[in-house]
Amino acid sequence: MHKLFVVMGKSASGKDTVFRDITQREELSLKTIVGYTTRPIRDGEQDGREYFFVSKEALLTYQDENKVIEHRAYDTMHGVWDYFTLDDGQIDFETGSSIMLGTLESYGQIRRYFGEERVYPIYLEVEDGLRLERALLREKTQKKPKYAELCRRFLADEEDFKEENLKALGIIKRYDNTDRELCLAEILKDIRLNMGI
Ligand SMILES: Nc1ncnc2c1ncn2[C@@H]1O[C@H](COP(=O)(O)OP(=O)(O)OP(=O)(O)O)[C@@H](O)[C@H]1O
Repeated sequence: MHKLFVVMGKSASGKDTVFRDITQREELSLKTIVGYTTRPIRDGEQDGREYFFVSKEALLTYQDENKVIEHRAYDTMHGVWDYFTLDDGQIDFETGSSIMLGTLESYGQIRRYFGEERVYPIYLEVEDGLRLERALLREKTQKKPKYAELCRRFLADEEDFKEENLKALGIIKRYDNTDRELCLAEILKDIRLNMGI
């Protein structure tokens, strides 16, 4: 059965890293669903790879056209940043399985939209201290590090990912991303199981 895999986790839990590792496995033939955002592009990112970076005006047009599957808006230190998934033909269960990055909120909306039997959550976890270290190291490599935003996100994650929220969405399995290789092996095993391959 064709599925949609959604990679989730708190900030700096390794979503982008794990996502890249999974999608490099060509034998899985997973189609990569790229989300949309109005936040500014970060150093090292590429339009259409991590996200499609679009204007607020573009989002409003898509909303008028009823093309937005799920949408989240975050009030950051740098203004409102929108993240959304567009019904632009990328997700097609007839032609194959796909994978995307998500949040708990987007996962909930997407699960409701497509049905829970079609959507499989890949929820990453890293011990808080290690995760904060990784977040700080990553931020230091940016031309203009945004440390206050880093702290805001770290604290916001506490609320967003609380146990009752995970439970409400049926997320039981956690993928521990302390060790990249072990984590990836566990995820690949479950993806294959889900796809029946
Ligand atoms: N298993 C791992 N071991 C060591 N470092 C890791 C591991 N996974 C990710 N990292 C590093 O941790 C940092 C955060 O990872 P990544 O950017 O993939 O997280 P993210 O969940 O996508 O973050 P955000 O949601 O904040 O954008 C990166 O610098 C990445 O290289």
